[in-house]
Amino acid sequence: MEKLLPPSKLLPPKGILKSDALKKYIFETTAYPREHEQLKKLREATVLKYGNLYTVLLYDHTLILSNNNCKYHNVTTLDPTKYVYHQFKDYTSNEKMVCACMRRSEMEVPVDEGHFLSMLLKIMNAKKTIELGVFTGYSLLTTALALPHDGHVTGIDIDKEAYEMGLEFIKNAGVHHKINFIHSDCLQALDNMLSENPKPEFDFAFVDADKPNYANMHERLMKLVKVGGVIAFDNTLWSGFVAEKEENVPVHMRVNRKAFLDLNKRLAADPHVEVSQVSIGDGVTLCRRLV
Ligand SMILES: C[S@@+](CC[C@H](N)C(=O)[O-])C[C@H]1O[C@@H](n2cnc3c(N)ncnc32)[C@H](O)[C@@H]1O
Repeated sequence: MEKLLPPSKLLPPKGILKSDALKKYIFETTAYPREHEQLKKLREATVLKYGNLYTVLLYDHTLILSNNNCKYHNVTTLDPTKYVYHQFKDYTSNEKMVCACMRRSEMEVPVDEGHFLSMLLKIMNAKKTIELGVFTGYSLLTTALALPHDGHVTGIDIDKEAYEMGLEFIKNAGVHHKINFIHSDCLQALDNMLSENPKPEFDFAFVDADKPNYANMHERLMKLVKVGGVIAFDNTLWSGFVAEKEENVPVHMRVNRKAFLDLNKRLAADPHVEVSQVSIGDGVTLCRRLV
């Protein structure tokens, strides 16, 4: 296990833009003023519910303890404002034990990326889309607002509670009729779709679920998205860590960094798709299906 680290090292700034001043400029000039009222309310409600610092202890990349989920009966609370390792002295000798901090609210796509996705869907005249990884629904509501009245988005997530938290804002925005939420593991749901109706029917897919499975999702989506349609993968620049040496990457972020290094290489070499790496948010890779 790493030596004691301050929370700032355990929680690096999200996204690839490293200038706070430029971030502020972009958000205040074009992003916030044009954010739909219900998206703004959803973002604020998400921060209220999921914006606390969330501490996790991982053993060999498997979650064994978090603020909400204590598996060690002698530890009942975690104070994420302290240097968390102090509380796990017994386990610190084990290299597979890793501590991490996150704010779950930071999982939603940032406002400028939302505008980008919305414009892309409109330029494409997308009508039928699919989203893997919904959380409280920021990108889902963005998509539903961008689609025409008879458009349709299928959202898949294992976390029904988070989706239900955001439902109020989706309903207030008047676009609930465009959404079909499937409470399931993504790969399971995609496999079900492929066995029930193995026809490419989607114009667009947004992938924002568990990162090590993106390659498996890509394989399935290439059969479900139409030729000429687009698969967009979120977080492909992984806070910029894809360009860093492994020793400079927080331990808990290394598995996903490796997954993105492999995925980015694979997509760049895939003759079945045209690829564009977009440097927005945390990095978005667009793959247009060619064959
Ligand atoms: C980064 S968040 C999605 C954020 C969302 N796109 C937004 O803009 O608010 C990732 C979501 O993927 C879900 N997830 C992770 N692994 C999954 C899996 N194997 N199957 C389905 N959902 C999964 C999590 O429950 C979480 O809600």
